[in-house]
Amino acid sequence: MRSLPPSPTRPFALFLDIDGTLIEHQPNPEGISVDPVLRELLISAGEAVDGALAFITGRTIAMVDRVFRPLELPVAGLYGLEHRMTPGGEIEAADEPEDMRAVADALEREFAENKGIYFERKGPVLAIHTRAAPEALERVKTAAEAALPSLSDGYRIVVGNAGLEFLPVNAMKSAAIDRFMQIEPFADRFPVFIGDDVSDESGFSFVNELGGMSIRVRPRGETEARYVLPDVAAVREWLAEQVLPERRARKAG
Ligand SMILES: O=P(O)(O)OC[C@H]1O[C@H](O[C@H]2O[C@H](CO)[C@@H](O)[C@H](O)[C@H]2O)[C@H](O)[C@@H](O)[C@@H]1O
Repeated sequence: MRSLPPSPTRPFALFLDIDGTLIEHQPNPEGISVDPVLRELLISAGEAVDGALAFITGRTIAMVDRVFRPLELPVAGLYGLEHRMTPGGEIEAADEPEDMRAVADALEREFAENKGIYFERKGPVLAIHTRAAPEALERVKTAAEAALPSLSDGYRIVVGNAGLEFLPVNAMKSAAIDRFMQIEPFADRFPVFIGDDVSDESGFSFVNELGGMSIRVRPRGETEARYVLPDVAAVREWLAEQVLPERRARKAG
């Protein structure tokens, strides 16, 4: 049994996954929204860690910006294939390669009759969501494995809690966190990474190697994370306790 995370005892850097961590899952990727409380909490968190806060997400940066508008925080999108290293800074984006486009087109055609299956085309990453059609996951997995050899070497399929993604080999949350840890204001801080899914596991291992704190939300099986939080509400509560002065004081007193 993993325990609830303690408070970091020295200046820390915050790396945050989005879906299932900061925002509850919705049947459709377009269905999420950010409430003012979360937006304010993120602003306070950024201030508390002197700007050392970044999203580490499977979403595109364009989508993250749409959802969190007007916030434009540092972010690694598409598991580190896209980056924005500074708030409001330039975005390094990634395009859809030709072979990925062909595979996505073919799979979309194959599953066109099942309206519960949602294709999210994100350039070099393809997500096929089955949250609204859980019975279809096995069939989608079989079709995805059959299509994999059509992609360039190094593509892999990562099966998550409610669907799967085709990911290039260099799409890894560990590498995305590493890139931030090379620069100010992240460098030399105690890294804290909170995530909820299989694709967050490389990030947990990396943060463990650095001696930091890895936290998995609602783990369903094995995890490298050293600590757990039960749900999104608990993540927000824990963050508030670390970054809002009045909450820290109340906890201490
Ligand atoms: O790394 P994350 O920030 O957690 O992003 C992972 C994926 O999140 C989104 O999909 C997930 O959330 C959707 C909305 O709740 C849900 O419908 C879907 O089933 C989940 O897999 C996003 O759409 C993906 O692009 C991200 O890769």
